[in-house]
Amino acid sequence: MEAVSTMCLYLSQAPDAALLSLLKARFGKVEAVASVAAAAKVLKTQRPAVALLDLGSEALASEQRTLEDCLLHTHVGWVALLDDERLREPAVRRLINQYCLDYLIAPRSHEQILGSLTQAQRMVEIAADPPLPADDTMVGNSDAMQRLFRTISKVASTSAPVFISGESGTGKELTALAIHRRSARRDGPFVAINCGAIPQSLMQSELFGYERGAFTGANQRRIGKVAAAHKGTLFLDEIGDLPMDSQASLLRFLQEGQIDPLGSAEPVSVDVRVISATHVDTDRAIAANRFRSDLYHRLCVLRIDEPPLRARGADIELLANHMLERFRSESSRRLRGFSSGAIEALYNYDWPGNVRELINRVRRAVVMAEGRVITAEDLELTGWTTEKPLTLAEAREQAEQLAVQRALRRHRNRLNEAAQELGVSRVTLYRLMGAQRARQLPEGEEAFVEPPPIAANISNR
Ligand SMILES: Nc1ncnc2c1ncn2[C@@H]1O[C@H](COP(=O)(O)OP(=O)(O)OP(=O)(O)O)[C@@H](O)[C@H]1O
Repeated sequence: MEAVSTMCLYLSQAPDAALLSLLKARFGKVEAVASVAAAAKVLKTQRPAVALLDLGSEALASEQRTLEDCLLHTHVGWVALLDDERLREPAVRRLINQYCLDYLIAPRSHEQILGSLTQAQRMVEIAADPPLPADDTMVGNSDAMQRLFRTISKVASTSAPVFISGESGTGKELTALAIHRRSARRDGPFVAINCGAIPQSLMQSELFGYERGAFTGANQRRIGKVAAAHKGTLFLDEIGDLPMDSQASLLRFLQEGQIDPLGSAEPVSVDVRVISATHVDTDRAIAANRFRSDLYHRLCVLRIDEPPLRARGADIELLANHMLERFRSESSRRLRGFSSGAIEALYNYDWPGNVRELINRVRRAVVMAEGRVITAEDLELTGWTTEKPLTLAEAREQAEQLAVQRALRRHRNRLNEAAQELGVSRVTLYRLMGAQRARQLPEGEEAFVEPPPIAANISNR
């Protein structure tokens, strides 16, 4: 069974360093390449889940043939980033139409790019064979999470709009789903839409739908997400990215319970509970006139603050173990768990990508681990632990020192007997003892018992 990868390929001749580190936080592993040929090389040996294709430069255009070969890897969720001018080129339009799951017109915010790639990853995951193990359990014993669970139960009993604020990957969508599942609407649909991943020009029809013939190309009537959530819950993720015209329409819907699909003569009544979420600072967005304050007050009747992973104490370890159980079957080894260094790193690291990042790191480590335990190195968190991986020479030396220590203890520091047991000369044993004194002992071992000076030993016999 082939594991579903979470790796991201980033093809750009002018890579954006800040975006690159965000991609790393989100996907765990990123291969950044500057040419189509280099991308083709990566695709020969690796299987990225998603790929960001920066088509901004002329140079890439000359490699169109190879580019198409790359795009033929249809298990990859391709997202193109390009400017208006390049989008006008028929060849580029064809490639995007044929192979990409989404395209973004530059310049775009990092959040929008990540949103689009996340959406592409989801599309790849549902197309993957076999499907991802379904898991929507919310794990958490910390005070912060226990408080969150109590809040979820309380807000589930009402139909008032809920606003969830929290960093990316903290579990806002999972919280929205938990509210829906515990509410009176649980038998109705739960419809989620990521406002940051949909081109602004399509948002209005995506949300509110249109009638047949409403505009050129509208060959069929289309039901929008709001109407699709009738009698259920509508989850509006990244609400801060909602364009102004959609903000006005959404406000009207919240006030009147009616929507106006494009081309429809009559407004349509819809019964939907709205849960919205954002990781941006809404106060700032309102102050900058990017978000309507009247809409915010309508959406934020009940507010939930999703705690970041770094504030959840021992839940970090609990979640890591939960994810290890979830992905254990993707490893060819019988993994026992995490090394003490890995646990230390899990606590020391500050998790900018929160639970999503933890999932990606654990999943990758499960696949990549070469021993029976997952180390900080497997989690790519080597810098976050005091434990450093051993070279073979160091491992040999440690084993040697341990044997010396034990023999000396058994023979109460009598060098002749210890040396005889170890099968070395007294001189060699003394050299080994000297080396040991100069070194730190391996973790968990008792301190070395200082032997008496050699002269005293001799005189004692
Ligand atoms: N407490 C938790 N227990 C188990 N899994 C969790 C928990 N919180 C989040 N997850 C998992 O972490 C991943 C990210 O969660 P989710 O998509 O809900 O985050 P989000 O805050 O909505 O992210 P974004 O802001 O990027 O949309 C999902 O796979 C989700 O199942």
